[in-house]
Amino acid sequence: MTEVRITLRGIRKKYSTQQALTNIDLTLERKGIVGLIGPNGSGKSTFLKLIAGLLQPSSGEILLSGKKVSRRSASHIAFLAEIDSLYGFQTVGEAIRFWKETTPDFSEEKALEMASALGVDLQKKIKHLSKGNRARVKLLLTLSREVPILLMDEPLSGLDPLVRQDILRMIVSYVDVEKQMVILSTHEVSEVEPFLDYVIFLKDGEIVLEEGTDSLREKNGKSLVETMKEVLV
Ligand SMILES: Nc1ncnc2c1ncn2[C@@H]1O[C@H](COP(=O)(O)OP(=O)(O)OP(=O)(O)O)[C@@H](O)[C@H]1O
Repeated sequence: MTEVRITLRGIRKKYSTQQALTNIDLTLERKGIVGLIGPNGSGKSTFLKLIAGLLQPSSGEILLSGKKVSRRSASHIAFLAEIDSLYGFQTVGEAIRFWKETTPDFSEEKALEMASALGVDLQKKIKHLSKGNRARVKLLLTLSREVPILLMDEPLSGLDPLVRQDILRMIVSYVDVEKQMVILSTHEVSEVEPFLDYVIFLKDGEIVLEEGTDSLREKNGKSLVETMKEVLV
C-alpha cells in the first residue's frame, strides 16, 4: 500500500451565506488515529466531506498522497457517515456479501470476523436490528475496507456506552496504523482520548490547535479534555 498523506492548502468552504471553514492549511502523514474535535457547527462534517471528495471547496486544494482529490478518490477512502446508509431489507450476511460484490477493497473475512466478535447475527434483517447493532454493522462494513484512509463522522454519537466501547475497541483492533489513517470527528474527548495519536481542534471553521497527543500532554502537562476546554472556549 502507498504512503498515506493528506494535504489541505488554503481551504475555505462557504454554503450560500454560511462560512463553514476558513484558512485550513494542514498536512497529515502517518498519524494513526486522528481526532477531529470541535463543538457543534465548528465544521467537522464539512472537513471530512471535503477530504472524501463529496464536497468541493470554495477555494484551495486538497491532495491525497500528492493527487488532487475528486469523487474518484472514494476508491481510496472509506467514509462512515452520520446518516444511516444501510438497506433495511438485507440481512447482515447479505449486506456483507453485497459490499464484497460492489467494493473491490472489501475484506469479507474481516467483516465476518468482526460480526462474530461483536455478536451480530448474520441472519437478522437490518431493519430488525437495534440502533446499537445497526451502528455496529455500519462500522464493521467500513472497517472491512482495506483502504489507506478511513473517515468517521461522529461514530459514537447517540449510542449507549456499551456500543461506544465496542466501536472504539473495533477501531483500535482492526485499523492497521502502519498502513491506514483514521480521522474521526467527535465533540466529546474524554472517551476517545486514550485511543488518539493526533488531535485537530476546530473552532468556528478554523484549526485552533493540531498536534500529537503524547507531545501535547508532555508539553502542557494536561489531559486532552483540559486542553480542549482551554482552546475551544
Ligand atoms: N448544506 C449546508 N447548507 C448550509 N449550511 C450548512 C450546510 N452544512 C453545514 N452548514 C453549516 O456550516 C457550518 C459547519 O457545519 P458542519 O456540519 O460541518 O459542522 P459540524 O462540526 O460537523 O457540526 P455537528 O457537530 O453539529 O455535526 C454550520 O454552521 C452549519 O450550519
